[in-house]
Amino acid sequence: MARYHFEAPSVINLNGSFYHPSHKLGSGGFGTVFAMVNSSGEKIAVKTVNDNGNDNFALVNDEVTIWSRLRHKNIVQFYAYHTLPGVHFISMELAAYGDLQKFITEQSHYCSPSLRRHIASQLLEAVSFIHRNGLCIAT
Ligand SMILES: Nc1ncnc2c1ncn2[C@@H]1O[C@H](COP(=O)(O)OP(=O)(O)OP(=O)(O)O)[C@@H](O)[C@H]1O
Repeated sequence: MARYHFEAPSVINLNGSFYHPSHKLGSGGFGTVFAMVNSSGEKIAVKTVNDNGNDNFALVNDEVTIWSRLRHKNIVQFYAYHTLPGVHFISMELAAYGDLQKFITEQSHYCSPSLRRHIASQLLEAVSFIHRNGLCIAT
């Protein structure tokens, strides 16, 4: 079977849902995250994880298993996990303001003390939720 290469934006079909990549949001340890628009016009984020033959598949499975059980307003919502030959896709809620660390450091002029308190309180609520639900793994 041909391996699926997801390098340049192109329309992808994940279980009958068509996604139109809009732009690259960033890259992490496993692959690249794209902003996409689904067939209903909803903007979402899709993380692509290249199956490099190492442990990516197992690590992604662990991440998805835990994340799919997390439903909280301060945690980016997991939507679905798809696999095509050579690549895994994780679709999720689009965080409109992007990466929090970048937001805090690059937009520091907007980050008033009250906004910082608000962000810290949201983070603590999310961490507390994860602990209450026993979904924290010590490594
Ligand atoms: N749901 C999202 N909404 C908006 N931007 C996102 C979203 N997810 C990721 N990004 C952007 O893409 C970048 C890479 O995300 P990614 O999750 O791949 O890397 P990471 O956070 O370093 O995690 P890891 O390497 O552990 O997978 C982030 O830093 C952020 O800028």
